[in-house]
Amino acid sequence: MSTPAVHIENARVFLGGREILRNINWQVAQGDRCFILGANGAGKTTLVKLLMGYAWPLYGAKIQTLGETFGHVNLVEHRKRIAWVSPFMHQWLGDRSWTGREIVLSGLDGTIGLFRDTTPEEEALALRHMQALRAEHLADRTVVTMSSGEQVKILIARALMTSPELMILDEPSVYLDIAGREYLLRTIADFAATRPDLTIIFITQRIEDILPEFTTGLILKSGEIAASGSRETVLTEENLRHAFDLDIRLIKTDTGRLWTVID
Ligand SMILES: Nc1ncnc2c1ncn2[C@@H]1O[C@H](COP(=O)(O)OP(=O)(O)OP(=O)(O)O)[C@@H](O)[C@H]1O
Repeated sequence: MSTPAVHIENARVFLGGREILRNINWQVAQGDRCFILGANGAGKTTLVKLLMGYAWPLYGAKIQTLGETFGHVNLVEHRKRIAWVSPFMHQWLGDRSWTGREIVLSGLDGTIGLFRDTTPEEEALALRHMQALRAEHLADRTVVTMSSGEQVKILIARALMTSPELMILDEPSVYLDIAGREYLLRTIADFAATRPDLTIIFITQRIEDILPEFTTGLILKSGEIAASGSRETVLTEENLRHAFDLDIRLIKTDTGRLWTVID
């Protein structure tokens, strides 16, 4: 069996004196398309921070990503193999009127904004990633004038510049209206089909965001894993009622996508 993309054993995380995550034992295989679902405050972002080495577990835990064990790896270098894309990153854009092209290219330097001249090869690579995400028309637009969905696509293209092996999409559709969300989700799924080697973790609070392409998943509730495994075993009415404390019914469309009805 190949090395899992994510392997966590017995993780427990305290922040500000509060226990935020407990009993976390979780694996994601390489190339998996895995969703993380949970209500506000369930611990989704803290789990991502744990994967990125921005939050640390109590002694006794084991955290591995892409085969490297935390505590025995240079995290600054290791993080270059992992892309964390969050729409909240737009807050880091600052005052400069960066174009889509400049933001995408800056992924090469780990900055948000470009501070050097680029080579024709780098320009061609940036264009290829924007094309794969159907975002090439945004190359010369300033990012601050783009819609939230367009900004997310530029951030995904930026993340791809260093050829990550693991991509974490942290609530990418959170600011989008219905049409924008549908378009972005389809774009991500289509893009994922072109990169079977890339492990993708997709965080969301909304069941309908989880397209059938996401075949494994995890539900967090109050800092604990409430369910994990295949899409079918995780996305059940019973699990969702428990996770969200709501009387949720699921309706499945012909495409296999699930929509919630609250009675
Ligand atoms: N630095 C911190 N100090 C203290 N508590 C924190 C800190 N960061 C997060 N928390 C708390 O940990 C809990 C989990 O937060 P987290 O951001 O991981 O949840 P989430 O599932 O991502 O939520 P959301 O869907 O609202 O983004 C929350 O109760 C939050 O208030």
